[in-house]
Amino acid sequence: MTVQGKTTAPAAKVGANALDYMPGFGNDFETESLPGALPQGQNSPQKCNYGLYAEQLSGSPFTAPRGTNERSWLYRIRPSVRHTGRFSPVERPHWKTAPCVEEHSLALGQLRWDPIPDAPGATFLDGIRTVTTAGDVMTQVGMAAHAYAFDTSMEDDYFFNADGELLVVPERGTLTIFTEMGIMEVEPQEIALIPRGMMVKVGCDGPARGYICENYGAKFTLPDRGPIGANCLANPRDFKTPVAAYEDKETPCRLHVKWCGRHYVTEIGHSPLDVVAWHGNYAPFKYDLRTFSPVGAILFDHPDPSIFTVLTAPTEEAGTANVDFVIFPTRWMVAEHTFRPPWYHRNIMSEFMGLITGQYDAKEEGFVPGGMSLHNMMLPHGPDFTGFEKASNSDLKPVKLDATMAFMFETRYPQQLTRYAAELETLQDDYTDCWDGLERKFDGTPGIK
Ligand SMILES: O=C(O)Cc1cc(O)ccc1O
Ligand SMILES: [Fe+2]
Repeated sequence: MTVQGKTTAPAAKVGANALDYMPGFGNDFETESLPGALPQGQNSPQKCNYGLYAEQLSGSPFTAPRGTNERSWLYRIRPSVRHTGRFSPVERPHWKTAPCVEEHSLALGQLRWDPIPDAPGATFLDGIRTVTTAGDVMTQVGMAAHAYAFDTSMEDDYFFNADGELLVVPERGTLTIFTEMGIMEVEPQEIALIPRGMMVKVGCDGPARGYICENYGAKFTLPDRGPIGANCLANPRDFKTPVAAYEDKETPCRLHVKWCGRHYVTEIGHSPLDVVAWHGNYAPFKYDLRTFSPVGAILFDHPDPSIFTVLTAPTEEAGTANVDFVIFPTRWMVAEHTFRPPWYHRNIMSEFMGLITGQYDAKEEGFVPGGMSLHNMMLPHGPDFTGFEKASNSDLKPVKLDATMAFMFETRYPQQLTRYAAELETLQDDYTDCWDGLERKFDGTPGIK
């Protein structure tokens, strides 16, 4: 597929700009923002058109099996070696990386937060606040759950994260994510995936807030669907990869890097977002969560939340994810003679949850958009007292859970709390009170109590 970048009225320094997308998950795409910029029939011509440099970006080992082999060929104004100078360490105290055990005892408890405070003047990069970390970045295992708040677009600052891909989940504000491989506009109820190592800058249209899953492990992919068959859940065509777009800018810029948990910066004299054409299957994408077609219980009982998995980052152990990204979207509840909300539960996996809009059925009060909860490995949780009473006594006609979108980052690894999260003023000290009232009803005599 060849889609040429549309040239729109450029900002002063932007050589070509495009806002268009190619559909499909994991496809082999090709795109050029100037005609003839993409070599045909070979990857590495002796000389590339327009004087561009050819460069391969490998997202898997060269030798990965065909089904998981990912790489792209980028045709750029300068090779990336010219986009890096000497890296100087910088402090970025709020973006933490596993292993990071700062607040062990609090992690053994059900936790919930209201949204993090706004961060006036902050860019995306400054506005990332790590809440939990899991696993170990050095062995490419685990993840981190971050919240972000910022209101200032990155202009001359760029960055890449060598430690993992970033799954960005906006809750407030539309993001413009300008990657090496094109531009994505991402609004609340959409998500974006920035591949590991990809250079980006992030803009906003005002105060922006949301969540990020930083995945150190195998890349997010679509889950198998088993007996569900070929359709529904997240359909491949609803994933959108941007067409090529580049910035032709010869002024002082900074490239920030996170590498093995440490933060660095280097000064360069131009924009690193200078890819005029590319082809391959290692690429960013966005996805509209409202295009997820939920499949659920249509007669009785409450299924496991895995039916709502949008993306899974697998491990070598079948069905045991490094991290699953699961959503709880608008849907009909129709189950008969059933306690419809999530059941009470203890889980070997660790559950970090956020709310993008509306209300979550297990917690109608107290879990607000922009808020977060953590139910760590083997910690009991479930509907609050009010939710239990309501669901136990309601008339079970079909009910639409409307205008709602919650999500979960669920990992096989225990999630360690950062000091920031433990000391955050929005931590709800009284969260566990929500289960007060769930008293003993059993008196040894049969009958509905
Ligand atoms: O609210 C939660 O804890 C997430 C969740 C949802 C659900 O429908 C079933 C189990 C579960 O852990
Ligand atoms: Fe749960």
